[in-house]
Amino acid sequence: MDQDSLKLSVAQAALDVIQPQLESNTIIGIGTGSTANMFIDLLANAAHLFDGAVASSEASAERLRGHNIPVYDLNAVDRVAVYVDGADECNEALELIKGGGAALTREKIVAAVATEFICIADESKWVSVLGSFPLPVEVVPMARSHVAREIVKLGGDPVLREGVVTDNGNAILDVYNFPIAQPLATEAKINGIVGVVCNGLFALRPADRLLLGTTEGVRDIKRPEFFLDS
Ligand SMILES: O=C(CO)[C@H](O)[C@H](O)COP(=O)(O)O
Repeated sequence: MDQDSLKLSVAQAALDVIQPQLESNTIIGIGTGSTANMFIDLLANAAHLFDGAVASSEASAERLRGHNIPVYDLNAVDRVAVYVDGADECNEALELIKGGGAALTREKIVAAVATEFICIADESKWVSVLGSFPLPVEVVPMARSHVAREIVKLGGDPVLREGVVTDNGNAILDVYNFPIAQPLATEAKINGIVGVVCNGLFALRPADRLLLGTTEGVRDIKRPEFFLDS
């Protein structure tokens, strides 16, 4: 099976998981990227079963509208039942690196609001230690040199993502050569640098459930803490 087939398999699995829970007032959070796009396209067939969506990027909002799925401003909704999004890397604690599509800040905001976060990814994203994928950091443009110097002090090699302006008008630094042994501490430390808007580590708010597409089928990996509490 090629990577796109694996992505499609997890997009379908996510729809299968959420469809029984959909009600006429349900708002779904929608991520960004090629896997999320496949989920959006499949979700279009179930559009009559829920109210609408909040999107983590202008690109996803446009795709949703293209399927006549209503897109709400996050400030206008009380509750996001579930957030479905891809990842650039995931580990067994369901901690993630995200932001390859430069949408990390809005992704993190929608994930924070959502009751449940379902991550959909193909097996190429599965790692034992996060950090082979360069960690995206969204920065206020005037602070990018300052933030880059501070990241060098932490041991990383930050590189400006040329030509990219986020939906929030900011720049992205991609941090190379930065294996992340302690995701929680690293996420907090980078957030503490003045000028950082957000970083692509999702450890403070990991996924609750990971649908991982493998050549043997879709693995359904649940974060025990979430499923014990709910
Ligand atoms: O974080 C993201 C965008 O900011 C995406 O979820 C991540 O880059 C994975 O993308 P894809 O599904 O295309 O592999």
